[in-house]
Amino acid sequence: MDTLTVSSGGVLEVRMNARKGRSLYTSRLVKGGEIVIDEAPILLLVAPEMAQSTCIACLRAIGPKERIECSACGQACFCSPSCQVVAHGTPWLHSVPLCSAYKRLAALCLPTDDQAQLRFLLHALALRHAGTPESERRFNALCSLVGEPTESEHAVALRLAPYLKETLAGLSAAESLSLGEGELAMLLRKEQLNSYGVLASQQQVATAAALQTGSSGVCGRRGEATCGGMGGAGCSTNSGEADLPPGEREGGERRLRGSAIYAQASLVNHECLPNVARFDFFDSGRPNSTHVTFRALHDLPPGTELAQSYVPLHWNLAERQAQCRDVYGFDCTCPRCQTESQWSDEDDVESEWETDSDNGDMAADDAAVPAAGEPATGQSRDAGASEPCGDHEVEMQHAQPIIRAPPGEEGPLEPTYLRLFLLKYMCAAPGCFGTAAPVKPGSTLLECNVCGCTRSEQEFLRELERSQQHQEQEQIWRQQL
Ligand SMILES: C[S@@+](CC[C@H](N)C(=O)[O-])C[C@H]1O[C@@H](n2cnc3c(N)ncnc32)[C@H](O)[C@@H]1O
Repeated sequence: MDTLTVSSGGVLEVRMNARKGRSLYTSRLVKGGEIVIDEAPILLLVAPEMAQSTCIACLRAIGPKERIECSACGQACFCSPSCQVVAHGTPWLHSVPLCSAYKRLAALCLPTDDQAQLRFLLHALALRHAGTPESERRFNALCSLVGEPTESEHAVALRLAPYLKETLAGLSAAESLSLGEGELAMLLRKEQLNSYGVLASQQQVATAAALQTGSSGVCGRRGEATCGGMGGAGCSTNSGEADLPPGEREGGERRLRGSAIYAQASLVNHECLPNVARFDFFDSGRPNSTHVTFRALHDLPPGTELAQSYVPLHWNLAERQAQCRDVYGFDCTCPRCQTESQWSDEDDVESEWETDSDNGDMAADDAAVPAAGEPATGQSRDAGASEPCGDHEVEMQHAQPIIRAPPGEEGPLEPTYLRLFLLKYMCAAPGCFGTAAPVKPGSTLLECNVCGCTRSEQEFLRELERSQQHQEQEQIWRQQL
C-alpha cells in the first residue's frame, strides 16, 4: 500500500487499498470515543419534498412559524434572516440563477427523484461556474470523489439533460452553463456513491406531510426521500445507515430531509462491523452545525483502517450484500459476511435482533430521545454519568465481555465476537438499530447516532445477561423439539 497524503489533524492518512481503492488509516492509537473526522460539507442538498421544512443554507429542520419562504421561487426556505442572506449571496446555495432554475424546475412537474437529481446537478453547475476560489475548491473536491458512471447513470443523464437545459433557459449564460452527458453521468455517480443521507426529524415528517396535504410547492408524483445515500451513506446514512425509530419510519425506511457531501468522510470504506460511527448536528443550533463527525467505537491501534457501515447493522447477509453490490458496486467480503455466509438460516441474526429489540425495555425508556439526525455529543447526557440500574443491582463482573478491535480483513469471526459486538454497539432502543459510540474518549457511556439514546456499561451488562438467558432458553426449546 502507498501512503498518499496525511490528514491535517495527524490522526489519519490516506492509503491505497488494492480492493477498496482509497482508504483512511489511523496513524496513531485512537481511543474509543475520540473524534477522528470533523469536517464541513462540500455541498448540502434539501430533498424536494422536505423543501418547505428544511433550511436550504444549513439543513436545519424548520418549524412552520419560523420558516421564511423564498418569495421569488417558493421552492426553498430559510430558518433565519441570516441564513436567507447567506443563501442568496452564495452562488451554490440559493443565488439568483439557482433560484430561477428552481422555479423553472418546479414548473416541469417531474417526479421527486428526478427533481432531486436535477437539483444536485444545478448545484454542481453552480459550483463549477461561480468563478470564485472557494467554488473552484469545492467543485474540484466533488470531482475528486470516486465514481465512474455505469450504463444506468448514462441513461439517467441522457433523460435528464433536456430538463436541465430547460431549467437553465432563462439564464443569460445558459449555453456555457451546460455540461455534456458524460459529465452529468459522472456527477450523478459520484453523488450516489458519496452523499450522506440526513435524517428528517419526527416533527419535520409531520410538518412536510401537512404542507403536502395543503398546497404543495412540489408537484408531480408524491415521492419520499428515503435512505439512499451513505448512512443512510448507505444513509445517515450513507446515513445514512438504519430504520428509523418508531414514528419516523415509513414503509420500513428512514425519511430523509436531504443529503450532504463531504470530501474526507467520503473516503471511509464499508465493513458490516464498523469501527467508527457518524454523527451530525444540523438541529443543534451550535456553530458548525453542518459539520459531520466520526467517533471511534473502541480503541483503534495505529494502522487500523476506518470502517463505517453503509447499511443498517441489523440487516441480514443477503440485504447487506445486495445493497453493497447494487448501490455501491462492490461485493462485500468483510469478516462478518464471511462468518454469516457459513451459517444456516436458523443462525440468522436479524430475527434475533428484532426479537430482542421488540422485547427490550431499556435505553429508550431511560433516556430522552432527541429527533433523529440530531444526536450531538454536547447535547446529550453528562458524558461521565452512569445510568441508574433499577431496584436490583446486577452482579455481573464475571460476564465482563472482552470486545477488542475486530481482526484484520481475513475473517471469519468468532460467532461470539459478532454477537457481543452487535449487542454492544447496535442501539438497543426498540426499532432503532443505530450505531452507538462512546460519548467521549475514556467514557463507557455509549450514544446512538440515530436516536441519541445513551446506554451505560451496567445497562449493557444487564442486556448481555438477558441475551444469554434468552439463548439458553432457546437451546432448551431446540433440544425439546
Ligand atoms: C464512499 S467511497 C469510499 C472511498 C473510496 N474507496 C475511494 O477510493 O474514494 C465508496 C466506494 O469505495 C469502495 N468500497 C468501499 N468499501 C468497500 C469494501 N468493503 N469492499 C470493496 N470496495 C469498497 C467501493 O468502490 C465504493 O463504491
